[in-house]
Amino acid sequence: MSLPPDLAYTKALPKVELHAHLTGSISRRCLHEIWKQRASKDSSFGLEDPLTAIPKATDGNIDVVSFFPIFDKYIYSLVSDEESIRFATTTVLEEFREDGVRYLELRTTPRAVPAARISKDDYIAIVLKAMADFRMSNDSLHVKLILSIDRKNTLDEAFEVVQLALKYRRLGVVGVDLCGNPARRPISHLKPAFIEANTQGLAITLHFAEIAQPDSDELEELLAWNPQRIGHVIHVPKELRKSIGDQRLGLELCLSCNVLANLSEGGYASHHFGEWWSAGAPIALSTDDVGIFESSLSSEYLLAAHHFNLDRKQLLELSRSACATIFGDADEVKRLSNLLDGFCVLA
Ligand SMILES: CNc1ncnc2c1ncn2[C@@H]1O[C@H](COP(=O)(O)O)[C@@H](O)[C@H]1O
Repeated sequence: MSLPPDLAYTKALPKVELHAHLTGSISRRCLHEIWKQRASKDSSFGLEDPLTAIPKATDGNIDVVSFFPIFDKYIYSLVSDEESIRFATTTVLEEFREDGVRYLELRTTPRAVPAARISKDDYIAIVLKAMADFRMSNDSLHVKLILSIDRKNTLDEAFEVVQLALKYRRLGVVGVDLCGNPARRPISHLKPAFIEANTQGLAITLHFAEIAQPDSDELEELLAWNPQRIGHVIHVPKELRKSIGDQRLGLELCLSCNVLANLSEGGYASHHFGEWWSAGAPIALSTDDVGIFESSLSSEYLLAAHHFNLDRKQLLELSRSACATIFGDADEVKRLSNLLDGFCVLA
């Protein structure tokens, strides 16, 4: 019988992270570093220290209402010049690598910072340059980028995101995402942008059923946009669960985010991970916003092991299941499969 999984095991396990928002993945320590740098250079810099400004999720101080303003009212103001965007991106990549992530699809919403003369295009170029520089210095973590369309975007803004994704495809952009406050409805106006992304061969992932819906119209509409993966997948009526299972959609499931922000009910043991795992669905266990929820991917694997009785072999299978749903090419799948085979022999 194998030893029960521990953090040393889940950290060493080669892992794939497919649902991580760049700005939400910036650790408090990194944000504090940026704040110190900026305050030291500019005596009129008026932002509060992130260590006090950002509520701690582990203290039970974050819910779906208080969550989104953390970005709009604070982090976007702090990480708002080329140097801080580059430093934050590099630090996020280093932290995923240190946690044993071997393939990462990071996602971010193109964002202009007029005060720093940064356009949305410049922002994506800065992030991609940081990714390329990171890759030059270390090859153990491969990174791709997904561009997010926010539910609050107009159709023109959504098309701009798709155009940027196409422009930068050769530098590592693999798909588009729908994110943002799930209470913002309707989202039908964004459909043509996703149809265009689909037609142009970009992969699609959608935040799906994060909050309870009055009916299943929105969820049916989202499924008709032809996503390859869907994220969170919390409040899904029974009839749609069957269709999602039949289509073998990749499920990006986030334990700590859902539990700590009270998106799901009943704590870890009641999380819908258990149901989809038993059903044999392709799952990519993910962190969502590790900077806010402060649970690394290796901790999420350990939580899955504790609450759903998974042994070491099953955690390895869980990691394999995420590999099967990446937007990267067949070479990446092969590389990951070799890494997991090698780990299997060592473990
Ligand atoms: C509860 N989970 C979530 N649900 C929906 N959208 C989320 C999210 N977590 C993060 N974001 C989206 O990602 C942006 C921050 O990263 P980027 O600036 O794009 O890198 C947030 O503004 C929000 O729109």
